[in-house]
Amino acid sequence: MKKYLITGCAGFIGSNFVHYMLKKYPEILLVNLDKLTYAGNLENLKDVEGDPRHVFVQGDICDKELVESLFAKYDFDYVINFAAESHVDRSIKNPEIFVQSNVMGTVNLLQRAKEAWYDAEAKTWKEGKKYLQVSTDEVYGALGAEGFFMETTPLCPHSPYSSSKASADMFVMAFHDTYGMPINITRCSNNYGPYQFPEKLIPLMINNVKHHKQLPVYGDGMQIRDWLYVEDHCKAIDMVCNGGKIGEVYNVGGHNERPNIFIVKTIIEQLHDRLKDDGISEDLIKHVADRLGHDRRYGIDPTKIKNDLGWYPETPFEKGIVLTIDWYLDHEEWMEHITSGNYQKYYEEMYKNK
Ligand SMILES: Cc1cn([C@H]2C[C@H](O)[C@@H](COP(=O)(O)OP(=O)(O)O[C@H]3O[C@H](C)C(=O)[C@H](O)[C@H]3O)O2)c(=O)[nH]c1=O
Repeated sequence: MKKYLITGCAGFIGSNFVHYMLKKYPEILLVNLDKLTYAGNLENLKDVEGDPRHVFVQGDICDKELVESLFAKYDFDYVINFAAESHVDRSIKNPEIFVQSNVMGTVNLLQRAKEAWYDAEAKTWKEGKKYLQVSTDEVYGALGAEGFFMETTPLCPHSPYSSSKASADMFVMAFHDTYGMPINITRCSNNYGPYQFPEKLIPLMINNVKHHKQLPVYGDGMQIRDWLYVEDHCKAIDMVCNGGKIGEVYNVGGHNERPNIFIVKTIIEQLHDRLKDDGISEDLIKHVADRLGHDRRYGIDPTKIKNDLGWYPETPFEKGIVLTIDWYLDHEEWMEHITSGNYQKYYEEMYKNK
């Protein structure tokens, strides 16, 4: 039975990964280390409560003793690091926490994995081990109208968030180059789907539309993101973990580029029709001040992961967005719970001068 240390899996992508893996593998152990920050939510894991294949540990990836004790207890085969501060707007306001969690946290995991997996006398790594870093296409910077990010594209991050992720990627690669650590890095495009915290574009807009609240579109709304359904991303991570060539980076994209304003209008149209509510219209859109240093376009060429591992994004956007809207309509309580308390304060703070 394979044993995984997975971090940050009370969050959006991580919790989807837990569901995906438990469905796919009858025999597996997932030890889920999560600090339960604002974006982590045990309700995301309610469905798997009581499943002996999933062990939840509340804690920080920066905590040396805690991570050491988990390696001693479980003798992991794999580490998959999902844990990260992930919201670009928050990083613009408060960069330090991004360095702490994303850079220092990654280095702590790498160090603890190395201590557990590396025999310094024999200068060999234990068989079958791997560290997988879940990263982002934002480390490559921004594209103009043409071209795609390839795995060979030089890193050129712009935001404090993407700088912290690029830095973490470089540490992962440094552990491979310096010590021969078995690693992979995956770099994904914008994920969407169930359990996403409503600070991100799609769940934020769904929630605002439902409540007839203004829809804050940054700048002209013509920035382009490449949307990837989260379950497709989870499948890619599993494939890279179990079949990716050691030391390689794999880009994981939806091959599905859309301008932000298209996404917002799609959500308005869908919810208008579904809820038969004439209060839902494009009048809700409000163009607000642009994000500082806003990257204009991201786009990924997923050829390498397709050729090497046979992965491709199976869910077309037209299907994924319907599944996603259905999920949020069916999980009103989840949304109400998550948007109560501190969320209101965050929202007012973040959007007050826009
Ligand atoms: C919240 C919000 C966003 N936007 C725009 C800003 C972006 O151009 C686009 C998506 O924004 P969001 O913050 O949802 O995601 P990105 O900044 O593209 O980054 C996301 O995708 C990458 C891959 C990660 O690695 C990040 O962790 C993840 O947060 O919508 C608006 O126009 N209005 C809004 O209220």
